[in-house]
Amino acid sequence: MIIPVVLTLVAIPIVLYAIIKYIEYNARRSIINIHTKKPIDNMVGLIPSFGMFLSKQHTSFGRYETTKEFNYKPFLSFLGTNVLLNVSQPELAKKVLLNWRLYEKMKPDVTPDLKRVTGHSVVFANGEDWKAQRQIMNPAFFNVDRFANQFSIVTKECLRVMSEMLKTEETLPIPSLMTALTLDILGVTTFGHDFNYLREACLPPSKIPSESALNIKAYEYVMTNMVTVSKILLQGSYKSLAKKESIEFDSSLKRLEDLMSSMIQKSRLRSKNQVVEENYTETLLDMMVAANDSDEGSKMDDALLRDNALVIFIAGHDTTSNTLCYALYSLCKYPETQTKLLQEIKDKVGMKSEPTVEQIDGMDYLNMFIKENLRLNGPLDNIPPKTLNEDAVLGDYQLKKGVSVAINSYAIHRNKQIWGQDAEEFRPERFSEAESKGRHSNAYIPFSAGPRTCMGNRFSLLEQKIFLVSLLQKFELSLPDQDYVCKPQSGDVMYFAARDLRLTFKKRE
Ligand code: HEM
Repeated sequence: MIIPVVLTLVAIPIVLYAIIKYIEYNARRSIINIHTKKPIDNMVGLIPSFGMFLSKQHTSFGRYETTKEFNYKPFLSFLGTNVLLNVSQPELAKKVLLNWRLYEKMKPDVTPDLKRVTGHSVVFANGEDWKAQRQIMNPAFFNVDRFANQFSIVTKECLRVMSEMLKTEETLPIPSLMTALTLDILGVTTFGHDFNYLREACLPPSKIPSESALNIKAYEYVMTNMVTVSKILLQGSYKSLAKKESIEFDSSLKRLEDLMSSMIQKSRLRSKNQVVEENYTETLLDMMVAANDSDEGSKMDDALLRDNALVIFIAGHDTTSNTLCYALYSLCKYPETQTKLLQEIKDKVGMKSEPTVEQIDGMDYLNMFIKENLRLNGPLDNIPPKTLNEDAVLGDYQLKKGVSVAINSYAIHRNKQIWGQDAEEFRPERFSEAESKGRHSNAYIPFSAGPRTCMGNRFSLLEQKIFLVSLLQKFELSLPDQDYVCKPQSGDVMYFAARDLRLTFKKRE
């Protein structure tokens, strides 16, 4: 009896080891060096790749360290059993990002819930389907200057709420304020709806949560639970094994979907009845629905329209809110940047009047500051992987169909060969015209690049700029403890500012 048990115990690890080695060998054979004709050497094995994933090292930090170990050369790693070629050279990034037909967005198959949340939306669609969706959505994002007034109105409300909070608190919680600001901006500009998050931020917590509070709770539940280790391991069986969690997930997602559907209905009603208030600005959703419901072009059904509204809700606020958290932190950590920006505001806008789009466009230092912040602290530190739909050559490698390419923007943005010896330092002047000369166009890609580049790029930049100028007109910012370091928390897909970030605000005379 004892001998078979011992033999089994010895055999299991040997078989597992052999399977792993076989998978790794096959993976290496799908990436062949065109000069030596040999499989790629640089590899993070199956188990270490999974280890990186479990320790959340798969995002920025781990991959950056590994990238340096491999001297910025492409290396193979695994995402589940998917073979990933990690690249951090701007010229390779350019080839991948320009060729959207060959390099398709990797399918959101990591967990069934990720697939449900993103649905068939533009974010994960491919080929003609993606093109048709993007054609319907693009025009809504063309002229974002029309939102400048709304950005200013919500910004003013944020400054009012901050002043209110400062009556009882010495420092203010930045992440929650920036979330409320960006959500309220998204509410009015995208959905024509006031979520009231800013107003709620300065009220004492209520025993009966408001609709907005319930919606944000549902959003947070969905975002933190759509990709978990247990869901990755258990896949479809998770639902029957974790019934309580699954019910909560389903009801949270349903709440968000219902919210999106009601926004779409309201938008349709506005357009049908033509009942719009004076000075009403057509929202992103109004334009998407109108383009979709018009007689021309291919159409999204209501479920797809709702998926895309949800995707904009998700992509449109956490990204900018985290970017702003780091912008405010950087203004305090490197006070000389605050002094320079303030001087530019005095010179170009004045301390009392609301900034106009023309004035904002002429603010070079503000532009450089925002770029430097996105270079070092952009919320998406890896461009979502793209999968080859046929064999192709990329740089020195012949890749087999099915290999995915992950572009590590975090590593590109810190490469000393591109940015100089001070690459890790915060120095906005590196984006001056003189210093930018000769730099590769894909050396700076916080919003990705090529046809699939972020749709909300200009929206987010204008929103950030109006907020920063208006804030500095009113307050002087500092860190309560100058030694404090805002350590990023790496999420599954995003790079979050530390939740404990608090800053001191002094009203200007
Ligand atoms: C600082 C703010 C933001 C950053 C850094 C950012 C970055 C990105 C990145 C890296 C991608 C992936 C592109 C690719 O797959 O190659 C993306 C896609 C996207 N973003 Fe953003 N984003 C931001 C804000 C926004 C905002 C405000 C919106 C909407 C209001 C938005 C909507 C989208 C959409 C719809 C896509 C999918 C585009 C497609 O696949 O065709 N983003 N974004």
